[in-house]
Amino acid sequence: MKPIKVALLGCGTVGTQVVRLLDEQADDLAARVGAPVELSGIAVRRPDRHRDVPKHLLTADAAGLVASDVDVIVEVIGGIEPVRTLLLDALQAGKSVVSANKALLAENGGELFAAADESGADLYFEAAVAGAIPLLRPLRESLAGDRITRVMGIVNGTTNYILSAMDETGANYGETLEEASRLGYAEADPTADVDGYDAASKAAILASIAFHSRVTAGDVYREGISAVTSADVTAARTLGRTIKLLAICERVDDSVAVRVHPAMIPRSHPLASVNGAFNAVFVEAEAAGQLMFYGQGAGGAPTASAVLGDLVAVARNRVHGGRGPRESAYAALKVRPVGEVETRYHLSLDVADKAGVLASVAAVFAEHDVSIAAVRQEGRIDDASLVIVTHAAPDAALKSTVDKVAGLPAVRAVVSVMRVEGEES
Ligand SMILES: NC(=O)C1=CN([C@@H]2O[C@H](COP(=O)(O)OP(=O)(O)OC[C@H]3O[C@@H](n4cnc5c(N)ncnc54)[C@H](O)[C@@H]3O)[C@@H](O)[C@H]2O)C=CC1
Ligand SMILES: N[C@@H](CC=O)C(=O)O
Ligand code: NA
Repeated sequence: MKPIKVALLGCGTVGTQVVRLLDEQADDLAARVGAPVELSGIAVRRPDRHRDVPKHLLTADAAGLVASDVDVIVEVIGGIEPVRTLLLDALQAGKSVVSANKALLAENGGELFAAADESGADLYFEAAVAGAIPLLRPLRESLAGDRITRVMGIVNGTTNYILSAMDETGANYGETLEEASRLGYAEADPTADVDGYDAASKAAILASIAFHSRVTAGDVYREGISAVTSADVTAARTLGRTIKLLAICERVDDSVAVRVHPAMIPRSHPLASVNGAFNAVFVEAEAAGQLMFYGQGAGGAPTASAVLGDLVAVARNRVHGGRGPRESAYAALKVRPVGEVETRYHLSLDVADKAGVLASVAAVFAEHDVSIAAVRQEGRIDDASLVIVTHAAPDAALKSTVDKVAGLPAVRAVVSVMRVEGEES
């Protein structure tokens, strides 16, 4: 049987594991595909620096490798250019593409799918969201007959690793980030992780697939974890909550709302026990009800598992005929600004311990039509702390409330402000 020839673009954390698995599982892969899967070349930036992969396969000429006699391109370089051009060229030439590149898919998914459509090639990217966890294929295929209403979860391993360490041991933010990079979880530029860009790209991909609409990274409201302080972690702990960076994609009437931000969730919530580089995603669909996907969201071998799964799928299609799913954006739902989305806030204030403070704070909430769900005041000798949790209200109203409360003469400091998720409003 004619082999399926594969070009690997990139050979870092994920790429080296792809090479290993292709070698170690060659016989099984051939049996599953129905033809041998042959690695034809590996494009890297500096071939002289890669000693652990077959030397004769290495090249610095990624464009030349893509243009050569290969059937499938596996891209694990990352970033937009030159990858966008390389993958467009490949797809236009009818070569199937497997990519782990969420930044590119979230930004340029539309044009990549269009190129794939024109030539009839496959475009698969399971590794781009939640690493090893089979999530995109269940959404694109298994749930294609249902109506998804919400997708919510932890989709960035690096920030979850940092937040878990802050919560468990009070670990230092910077050192924990370095450790996450050393373990191969973080992006080449880890600000993509800590500032929420990586999770926002993943949320855009999830929302696009779940709601059959085109959502790009720029459509996603984004806050990272760099502003999460140990005071926030302590405030959450005191209230029986923990802090997680959540990606939340919701269908609201005929629009979609997509946001990424840290949130306090109850310690009893299933997402609270998702620690380290693990990810977990809840999907709510009208007929299926609630589904939960859990597993390793980052790291070389787990990500390579998802890449190999896609490689087998596209290789099978080439051997036996058939095509993977195309882009499904027919619903074309509009993106709703975060200000109009209903959220809940937790607010912890340092206030002067004198009569009327609570009333003045409560008046600001009432003025913005934000109703208070719980309030706790703890007095000290000359000052007091006031903790407020709201009911659901438009995010813009909650933000304005916090701004105005912060300016009240009786409020000495806003110790912690954070959205609350995962409990009854
Ligand atoms: N590391 C992880 O846990 C996960 C990574 N991903 C994605 O997988 C992709 C790769 O990630 P890593 O392996 O962690 O990155 P990495 O930085 O370890 O490896 C990147 C590789 O690309 C090569 N490269 C860079 N520019 C190149 C160019 N112009 N031409 C040819 N080769 C070039 C480098 O030489 C290196 O071998 C990224 O899109 C990342 O977002 C997805 C899920 C998890
Ligand atoms: N940097 C990413 C890698 C996987 O997508 C993460 O930390 O989740
Ligand atoms: Na995945």
